[in-house]
Amino acid sequence: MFDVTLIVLCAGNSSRFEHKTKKQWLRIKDEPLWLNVTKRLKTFSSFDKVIVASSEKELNYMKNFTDDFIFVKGGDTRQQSILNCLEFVKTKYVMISDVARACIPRSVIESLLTEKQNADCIVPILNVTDTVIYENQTINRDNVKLIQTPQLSNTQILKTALNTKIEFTDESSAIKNINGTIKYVQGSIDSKKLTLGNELDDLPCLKEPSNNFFTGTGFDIHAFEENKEMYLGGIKLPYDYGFKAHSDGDVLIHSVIDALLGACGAGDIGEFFPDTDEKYKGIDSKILLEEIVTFVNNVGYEIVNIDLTIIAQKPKINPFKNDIKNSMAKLLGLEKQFINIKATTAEKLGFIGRAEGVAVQSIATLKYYNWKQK
Ligand SMILES: Nc1ccn([C@@H]2O[C@H](COP(=O)(O)OP(=O)(O)OP(=O)(O)O)[C@@H](O)[C@H]2O)c(=O)n1
Ligand SMILES: C[C@](O)(CO)[C@H](O)COP(=O)(O)O
Repeated sequence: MFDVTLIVLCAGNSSRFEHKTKKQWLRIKDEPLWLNVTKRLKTFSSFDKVIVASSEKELNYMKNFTDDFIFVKGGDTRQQSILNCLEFVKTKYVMISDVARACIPRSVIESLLTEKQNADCIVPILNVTDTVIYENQTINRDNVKLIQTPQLSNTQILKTALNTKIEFTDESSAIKNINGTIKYVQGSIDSKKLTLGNELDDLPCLKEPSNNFFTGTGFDIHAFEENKEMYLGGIKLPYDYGFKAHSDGDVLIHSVIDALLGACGAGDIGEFFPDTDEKYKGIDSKILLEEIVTFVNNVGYEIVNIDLTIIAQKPKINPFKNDIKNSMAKLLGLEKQFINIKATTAEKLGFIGRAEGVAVQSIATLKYYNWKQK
């Protein structure tokens, strides 16, 4: 039985990172950073369990990548994410790391584990080699230390320490606050935290993303409904009938959403926007597509192109093709040339041929956001 649980905190917003892709989702070859970092840390020791804190919107998607870890919904703050994960920790000790410290060396983990019985919290630190001023005064830099992660804590003491309204930026500060004991070990420059977008070159252990392309198909079909506004591709068409649906019925946008989710392996539209949820009743499908485009970018992809086939006996699509293309280009953040729209009738066959509704088939191509070339 192992007495340490590993927690990797991956539930942050990357708000200071300033890239479309969140730092935890940058691709290292074909692996998201969070998976790469967690797998790497796991090889450095034997842990009872490995817990990954994920933001709510990405939790199900993360689960698609592996069955080896426990995924826990993070909180609004780093501290709350830790508290959520601690609920699942049964061991005497817990090692907690930021996903943003991607290149932590084995030696740091070994030092932490060697010292685990010698204090309530074992913390890697770095000395400062630059001159330091505090409130305009030069201070003795030997008294200044930079605190890194992972930190190894006694689980019960950490739980007690975090059971407070005070917001701490790391575990050692919380444990110190209840007069717990702290032991410092040598940290590493390789454990630098990725915080700002221009710090990517400071993490030499990370390989660039693969050049793979990903395709996904989407298909949606909606029956007509009288006396309803008709929306197709985010524009309103001038008819007195629209589409029967829980949302505004924009069958084209729904098909594209499924193609995008398919290409990044994230399920389908119903998993993101259940049609049993009142929140989505009558909703403008443009809002749904915007949310999906943000998700696709956040989790590491760029959209390359979209190709669509609208199957409709009525209405006539050709007069609106250009408007639909412009609308979709804007929503997808693509140049118009990367969107193709084809329209066909059903040769009067079946329910589309009887002009009872419309189907849209689409295909999307994605590639990884290449953070090395930005
Ligand atoms: N609610 C939060 C906030 C942060 N973290 C994690 O805590 C670590 C340190 O946070 P930071 O580097 O600041 O990441 P972000 O919070 O994502 O960045 P920012 O503050 O720029 O939004 C990261 O691994 C981050 O994913 C977390 O799990 N839950
Ligand atoms: C925990 C930490 O990495 C120690 O240096 C740091 O405090 C995290 O700060 P952030 O503002 O959440 O990045």
